[in-house]
Amino acid sequence: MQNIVDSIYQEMCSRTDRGKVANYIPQLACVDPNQFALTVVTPEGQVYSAGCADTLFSIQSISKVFTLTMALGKLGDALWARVGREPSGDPFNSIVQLEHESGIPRNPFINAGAIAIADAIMGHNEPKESLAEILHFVRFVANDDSISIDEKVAQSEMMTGSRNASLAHFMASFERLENPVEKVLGTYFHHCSISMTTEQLAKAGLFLVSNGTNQSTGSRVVPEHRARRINSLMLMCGHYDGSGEFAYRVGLPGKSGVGGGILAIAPGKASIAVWSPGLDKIGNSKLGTEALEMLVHETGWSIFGH
Ligand SMILES: NC(=O)CC[C@H](N)C(=O)O
Repeated sequence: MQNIVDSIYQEMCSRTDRGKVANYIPQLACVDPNQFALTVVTPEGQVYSAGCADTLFSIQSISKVFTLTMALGKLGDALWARVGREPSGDPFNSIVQLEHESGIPRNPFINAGAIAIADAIMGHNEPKESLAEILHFVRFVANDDSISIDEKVAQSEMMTGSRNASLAHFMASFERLENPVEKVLGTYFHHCSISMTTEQLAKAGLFLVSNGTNQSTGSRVVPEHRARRINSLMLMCGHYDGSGEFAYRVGLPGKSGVGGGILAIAPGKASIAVWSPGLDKIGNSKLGTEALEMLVHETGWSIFGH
């Protein structure tokens, strides 16, 4: 496995078209696009890494996997009255569907859906309490208490977050949010601003590899049926309007973020985190996708076979 990971890293180093870093969040625009990291972790916790696998990056929308998991734990199936579970076929920050669907977002991974999930997690708590809870959960699944939020990124998002504010206000106009818009956005921006390394992120995905249990620590995170469903949502919706393309090329449940990270789950085989800040036109990591494409080609890990 280490040879495969190393050869993917070598290949990615030689690629010149690396996509473009997200610039609508100023703090992300300063990230050096020439960085690349790949980590594969087996269910037992064996780690294979190449590149800058201990460099922290902004996990952005990948955090939505963790908030969805928490919201399902809190609300169970009642969550589905607040958010759908169909692919959107629209950009991650699109507002058009929201009007047709009366303020109920298509799925938990587009921005509107994740904002609704943040509201659901909050109950009637303050953002600070909710964020402490989210961070606690992420640290638990990653088995790493050093994980934290990059306050600079959060402030940067807050200052340029007009689109997300529009989405939240639009949902509020349909009375879909229980908490004040500003508080929900505060929670949302901050959980998107969690920083992790590919090693931490890959470990955090382990519970989705082994039917809800992190085998390396022995802790059950979610029941088996829930892990299966989170994986299906990742496959169908995890890359926004690029989800079909990702399923075609990689064939694994995956979740991308505009920080350039992707978490991919090969059920029963491995949790994989890849990071390269340059994005394709849709906003998914360009080299990250190419690296995963290479990995499934080498390993046959696509859920659809070789
Ligand atoms: N696709 C993403 O990673 C988007 C998340 C980002 N925080 C935003 O709201 O725009």
